[in-house]
Amino acid sequence: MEKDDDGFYTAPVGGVPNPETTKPNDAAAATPPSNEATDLIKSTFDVHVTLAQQQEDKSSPLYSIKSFEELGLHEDLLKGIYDMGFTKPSKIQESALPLLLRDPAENMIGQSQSGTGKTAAFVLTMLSRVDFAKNKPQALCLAPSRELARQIMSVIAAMGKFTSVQTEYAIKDHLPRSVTNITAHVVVGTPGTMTDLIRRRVIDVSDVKVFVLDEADNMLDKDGLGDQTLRVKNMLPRSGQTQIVLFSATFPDHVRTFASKFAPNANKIELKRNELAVDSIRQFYMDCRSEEHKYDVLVSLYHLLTIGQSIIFCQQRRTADRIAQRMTAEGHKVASLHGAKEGSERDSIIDGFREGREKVLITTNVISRGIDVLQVNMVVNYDLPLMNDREGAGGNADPQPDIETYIHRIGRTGRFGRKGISINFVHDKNTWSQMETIEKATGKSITRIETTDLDVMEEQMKKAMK
Ligand SMILES: Nc1ncnc2c1ncn2[C@@H]1O[C@H](COP(=O)(O)OP(=O)(O)OP(=O)(O)O)[C@@H](O)[C@H]1O
Repeated sequence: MEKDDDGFYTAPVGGVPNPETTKPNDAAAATPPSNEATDLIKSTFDVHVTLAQQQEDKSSPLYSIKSFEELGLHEDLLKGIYDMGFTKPSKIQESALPLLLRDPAENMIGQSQSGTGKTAAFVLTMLSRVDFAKNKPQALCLAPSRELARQIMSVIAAMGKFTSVQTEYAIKDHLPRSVTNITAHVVVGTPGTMTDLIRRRVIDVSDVKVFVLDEADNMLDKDGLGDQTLRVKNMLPRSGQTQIVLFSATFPDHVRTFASKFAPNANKIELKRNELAVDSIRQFYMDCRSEEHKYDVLVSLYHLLTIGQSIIFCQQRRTADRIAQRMTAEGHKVASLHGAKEGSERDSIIDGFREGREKVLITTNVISRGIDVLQVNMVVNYDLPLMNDREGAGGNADPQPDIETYIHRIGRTGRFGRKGISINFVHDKNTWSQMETIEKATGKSITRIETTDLDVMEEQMKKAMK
């Protein structure tokens, strides 16, 4: 696989389409693909929609669409959607798109479970609002990691394949300092680099019509990227011309209030707390005797981890590196990815995983959110996620579990209605009680898997994976 000069990457086997094979093609038709197998979503949850303004016709039911045609999108965008294999909108797309595409534009705070198609909803919004004849940035999108920014870009490339959209990254070490003016219509990046480019006037924001935050609760959290994101927003035109679009699978209470200020008068689509985790992800735990035993259990799982693809989450970067080194030395093939690695190395590791060259990825919270690799059928929480410890700073004697991060981590499997399993390693009183807290908070039971008898363990796992 190669990364081209535009910074796009190819993803032949992942959930993300391959921009290299998505060249403009006038022969494509704006009709739905016949393959209904792509329509895997069976939504069992309800979304709760709160409109910022009353509908003009008070008696009309909340407007929601059942097909992409009903949105009145430009034919080139419809072609892009169908070319991606989407036959009909998912539940969040059904409810959010008619609101997102209204004129004049209205803000949106949208919540829907992991893997249910939020990206397409905001990408379509950005592409619908851009005037392709104007060579200036008109849509900005921020994500918490370079991996997610690159993934979003590949969705823009695929969905905008039949348009003349120009895109650019605002991610670290991507643009040479000599670039003084970005003329691309859509800029996707992480908040630090976006701030820098706007400050240096490399990005002229005077025509920005849409500002999207993916993983918005994390982007707005003051313990996360909140300050940096606010800095970007404060540099946007004051005229109120910019539509603000916030999406995430989670919006904890402490962020909700700020989100409502950040996106005033927004239409809101919300989930209840016990609806946050997807039903198609079955959750398990494994009893480990000690920290060291966790490693042995992981190694005994190896061949099950490689039946499909799996992601192992650790609390600290050094744990991820140490496990990867040990397993590699013992002849297993694994990759490790975390924020201390160079950007280009991170890109090639995640690309290798998307391509299926690497089956097991050992990582930290850096890719706990948003990453969409459909083949991932197992997630292991080698360490449970803890509050105030988003990428392994450590140091809290009685740490509480980070429920939101847990939900995002397990959501790397079970994408768009597919089956997936998650396994938590517990090894002492603290981790036990953390897991109980998670179980209560998510309202989903977590089932024990045997670890003393390896044959029984394997049998249980295989059954769970069916
Ligand atoms: N209407 C659709 N029909 C078929 N597949 C779809 C549709 N919408 C989205 N998908 C696919 O579903 C998968 C998950 O979508 P996406 O990554 O947007 O989820 P998400 O809601 O943003 O998840 P997360 O909360 O984890 O970021 C992707 O592989 C995407 O291509």
